[in-house]
Amino acid sequence: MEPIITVKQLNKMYKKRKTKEVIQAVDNISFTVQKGEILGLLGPNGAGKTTTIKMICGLLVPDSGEITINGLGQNGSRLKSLEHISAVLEGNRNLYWRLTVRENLEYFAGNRGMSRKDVKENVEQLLTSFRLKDKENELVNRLSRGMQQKLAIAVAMLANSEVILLDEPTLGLDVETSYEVRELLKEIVKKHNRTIIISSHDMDVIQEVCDRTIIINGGKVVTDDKVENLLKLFDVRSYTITLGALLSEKQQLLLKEKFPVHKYTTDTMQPTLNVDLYQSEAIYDLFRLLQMEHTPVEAIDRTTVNLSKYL
Ligand SMILES: Nc1ncnc2c1ncn2[C@@H]1O[C@H](COP(=O)(O)OP(=O)(O)OP(=O)(O)O)[C@@H](O)[C@H]1O
Repeated sequence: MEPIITVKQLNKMYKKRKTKEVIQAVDNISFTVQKGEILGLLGPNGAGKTTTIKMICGLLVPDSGEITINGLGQNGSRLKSLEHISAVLEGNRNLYWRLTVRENLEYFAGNRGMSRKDVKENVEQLLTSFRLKDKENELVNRLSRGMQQKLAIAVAMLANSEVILLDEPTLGLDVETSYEVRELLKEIVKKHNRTIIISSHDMDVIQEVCDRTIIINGGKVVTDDKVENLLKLFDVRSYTITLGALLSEKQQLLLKEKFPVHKYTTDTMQPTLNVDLYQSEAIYDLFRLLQMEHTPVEAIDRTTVNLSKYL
């Protein structure tokens, strides 16, 4: 199947005005996105995610490379290709701050040439599904950051574009609103057949919403794989075991030999052992080591998978 988005050998440099320092923000990046796919661009600050997104939606012109959307993009059809895209960029929420929530939705729906009836229907539906109904008459500049973000995504949905680009959709949101935005994104994915690219350094967004993730660092693609495969790859299990007795010399020596990444703490009320296991079966070796001297195990806690520590 033809991918809906093709990014080929994309490059972008910035030159700092004052110092004349040159930064290669995007360094020969290539990837494709299939129709209906939810792709995550994951990477630390300054990795090149925003620059990539801005080039895809036409806000920045690449130094070299090619972007095609639905086969459009070359031979002067770049402008036409942008009609297939809506973008919600960090810090630029594409909203009219002096209009209310409802007025913004009505304005953008009208702008899309919808009939009065369609505007009404679409706006009502978005107000409900984005849980903005009780804020419909509030001016945008009075809304919280989270509400503004939800409204910006709702406005992007109005355009009915096949491709939606979201730059850091949960950045700066509190835990609860971030969760709500993730749930909304999951709903959008389920209900509407859109192709979405999400840039984020929030692992929860990537794990919960995306099918596939490209990890970018220093402007280059580090990995490109299905989220489930990446999780398997990085699925280091980290256990904290509270012990009922001190470990013997022999046990400590064995620990060093068999579990190189561990921390044995004896200066607290109870000795604890923190171990990173690279294979799930290794937990049994650890238990054998403890049973060897009948060391009682008081509690075991497993830390959840966290990709971000590998970035
Ligand atoms: N307008 C600009 N002028 C100069 N350098 C820039 C400009 N915009 C971005 N950069 C630099 O380019 C690199 C990539 O930035 P970019 O914003 O694309 O990264 P990012 O992955 O989106 O990170 P963040 O999450 O911090 O926005 C960084 O080193 C950044 O400092």
